Amino acid sequence: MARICILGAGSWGTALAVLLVGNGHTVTLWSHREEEVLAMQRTSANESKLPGVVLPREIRYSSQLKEAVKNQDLLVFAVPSKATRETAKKIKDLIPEDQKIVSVSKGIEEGTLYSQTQILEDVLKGALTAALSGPSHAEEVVRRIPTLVVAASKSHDLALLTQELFMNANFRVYISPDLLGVEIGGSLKNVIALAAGMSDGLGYGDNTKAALITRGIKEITRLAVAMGAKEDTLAGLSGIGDLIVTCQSMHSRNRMAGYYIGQGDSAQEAMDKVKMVVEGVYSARAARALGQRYGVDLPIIEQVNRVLFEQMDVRKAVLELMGREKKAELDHCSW
Ligand SMILES: NC(=O)C1=CN([C@@H]2O[C@H](COP(=O)(O)OP(=O)(O)OC[C@H]3O[C@@H](n4cnc5c(N)ncnc54)[C@H](OP(=O)(O)O)[C@@H]3O)[C@@H](O)[C@H]2O)C=CC1
Ligand SMILES: O=C(CO)COP(=O)(O)O
Repeated sequence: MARICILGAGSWGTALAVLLVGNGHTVTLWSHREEEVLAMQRTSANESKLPGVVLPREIRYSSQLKEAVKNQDLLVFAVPSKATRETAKKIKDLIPEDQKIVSVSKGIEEGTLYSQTQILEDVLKGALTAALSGPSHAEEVVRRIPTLVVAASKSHDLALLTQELFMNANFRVYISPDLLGVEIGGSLKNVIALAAGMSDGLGYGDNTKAALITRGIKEITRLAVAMGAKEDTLAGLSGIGDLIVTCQSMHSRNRMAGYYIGQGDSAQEAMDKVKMVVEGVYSARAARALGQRYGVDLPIIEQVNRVLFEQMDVRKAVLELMGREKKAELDHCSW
């Protein structure tokens, strides 16, 4: 059994603490807020993040990074993606150089356009990193609803270790060497989910949603492959799998934010209503910039950016998408 510290006591970090303790590991859940730690200790619950869930007594809680990350076999990074770099900097001098780290956050950093494990490797030179991703809403994982995800790492050993530590009868973990593909799939699906939510907010139907999922995965795949990822990865759990769940689920924070925007709210108003982190808003600009860097056409992602940051009316965004030049469905085809 392993000693594991989870950094970030949001809905996902907390659900994974429940899962990992259930797997028999010694788990410390770190929150950056002392009062949250005290509340979880006192009530055995994280009411604002996972309402109604009783947290097992075996979970240890800490708001002290130094004690939380000390002597851990594995660190799990579950902070919002925009907090990954600052959190990594804070633990830099507290952990061994070859610390094993699994990132479960989904997002691309604006500015550097780095994925989560690229940020970790940038700050924590020598750290061994993996990403765990796939269709896995915390609210369902914590209720032991059968869930399948993928653990990706450049290190076969770390992929295997991640699989070993996280997998149980209700949580099936595949492994993959395509770390980039898994992280791009997990991050960019959030941007498409915002579009799916906008479609719901506008009162559009299943046809529109199916079209967004289908053409959305095409965009994500085009970009990921141009960056060096494997096409198959985007047809997998951290590609189409995660895109389907996020675009359809009542639990999805990104779909819900999109819904509010479709109903007329600004991006900020929508995020305030959702209360939890809406990663797609942060990854949208990065996705657009990656498209420009790699010369890849990303029409849905482009319109999401215009709605989020350039005050474009959502209906106009849809009209423009529908009125694009006539095309063949396949990128490369001949008769
Ligand atoms: N929820 C889910 O089902 C899944 C989420 N993910 C990914 O996991 C990551 C975390 O998401 P999720 O748990 O849902 O987010 P939540 O919004 O539920 O929680 C985020 C947590 O991070 C804390 N936090 C905010 N800023 C910082 C900071 N600067 N340093 C440390 N902690 C901070 C928040 O604290 P405070 O309360 O003070 O704001 C809160 O406890 C995201 O990248 C998400 O995409 C991946 C798969 C499933
Ligand atoms: O990544 C997730 C599920 O796999 C969570 O998606 P949301 O952030 O949209 O809730």
